[in-house]
Amino acid sequence: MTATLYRATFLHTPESPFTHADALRAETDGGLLVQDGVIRARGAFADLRAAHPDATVTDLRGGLLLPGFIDTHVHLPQVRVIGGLGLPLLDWLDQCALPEEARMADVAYARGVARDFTRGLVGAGTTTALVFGSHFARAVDAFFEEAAQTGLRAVAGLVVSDRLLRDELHTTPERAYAEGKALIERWHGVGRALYAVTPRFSLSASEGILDACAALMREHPGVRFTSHINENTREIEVVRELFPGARDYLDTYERAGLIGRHSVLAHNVHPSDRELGVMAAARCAAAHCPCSNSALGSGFFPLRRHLDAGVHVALGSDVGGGTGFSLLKEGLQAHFMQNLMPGGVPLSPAHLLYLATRAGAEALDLPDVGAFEPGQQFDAVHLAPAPGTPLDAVFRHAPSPERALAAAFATGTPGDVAQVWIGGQTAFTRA
Ligand SMILES: Nc1nc2[nH]cnc2c(=O)[nH]1
Ligand SMILES: [Zn+2]
Repeated sequence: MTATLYRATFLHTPESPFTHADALRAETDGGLLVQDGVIRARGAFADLRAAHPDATVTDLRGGLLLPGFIDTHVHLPQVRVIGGLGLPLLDWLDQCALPEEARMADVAYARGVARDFTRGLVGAGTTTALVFGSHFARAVDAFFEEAAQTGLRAVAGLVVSDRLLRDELHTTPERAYAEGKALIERWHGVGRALYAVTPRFSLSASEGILDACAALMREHPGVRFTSHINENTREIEVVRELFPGARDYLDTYERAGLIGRHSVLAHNVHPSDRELGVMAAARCAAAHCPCSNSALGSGFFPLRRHLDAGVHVALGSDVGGGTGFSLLKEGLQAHFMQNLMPGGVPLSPAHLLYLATRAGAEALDLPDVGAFEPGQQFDAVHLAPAPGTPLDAVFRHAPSPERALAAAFATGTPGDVAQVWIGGQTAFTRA
């Protein structure tokens, strides 16, 4: 196949700005040479053009080209209940999320939800997502089918619980194990899909079901693990009562053998130092979901303590506790919250881009995505605001790509996403 040479102003963060100075790489009239979905060369457009005169040029000047966004925490069954603002977590679950999640028992309904959800993700520029699936195995199948159709890199699994939700959403350890195993065999490593073992949270999980999850992890090396932790103070109290022998919330997962390099825990707004130390040593990542933390009043994410402890952090939208699929908005909200909280971490545009892209790849242990390095997959989002919009005005007059990037986080929306590529193939084009 002939190579394509993308001509654009592009930015990426192959290394972490939290640990590397000058981590933001920008090229104003840049070129990315892509063949068979893989980035083969990167540099100034003029140099790449001279070296590859036969490549087909795709001209993306006038906007910004970024690595596709990586959402490390988002709920499939909640796309249609975005907007339940103002309730604390446990009330929001009862009143907003769980009634809708029960509707996923109807596979035709689940298919429609999977379509809305996948379109929402890709239309916002997300190319990889760690997805909380459904409590119903057939809905999880419907999601993986839909993700394969659109090209989305999906890491997802059956959500399992056996107490304190509502009867329709409860399973048993035996059934959780059997359905999980069948889904792993059907989907893990098939195309772009990976499986994630997903107990909802310790509040709704017995030790027996956590052990069933651990058995799946042991027997299928490479599957990922995800759950919630330390989101809300009332939730934490209930977990403490339910697990009197556990040292803290993390210990409920740790004792079962669920914490390691392939574990991503959402929220962690109220961690202890012990929990942060164990997460760092195990290389277990935190998915920070700032819009959700704001909407549900969960609290301020202690980013400084995570960084000081050495815990890896990426971003999640947490739709539908969160307010939408845009990781631009999550980056902005993370920036606001760090700005407002005592001891917050000042976040530059480079930090925001890293958190929305390569940090997610790192959390998910996916070396082939998240930046524009030669050898990586061409997963990209082209931000090209409509003429006459404020973002367009900023882009036209920005003195540097970094300033344009800052404006993209400050005021960009999914409406500014013109095109999205996953593995070199177009996954979304704005109408
Ligand atoms: N934000 C959020 N937290 C949870 N904890 C358990 N389930 C959920 C959920 O659906 N959303
Ligand atoms: Zn969540």
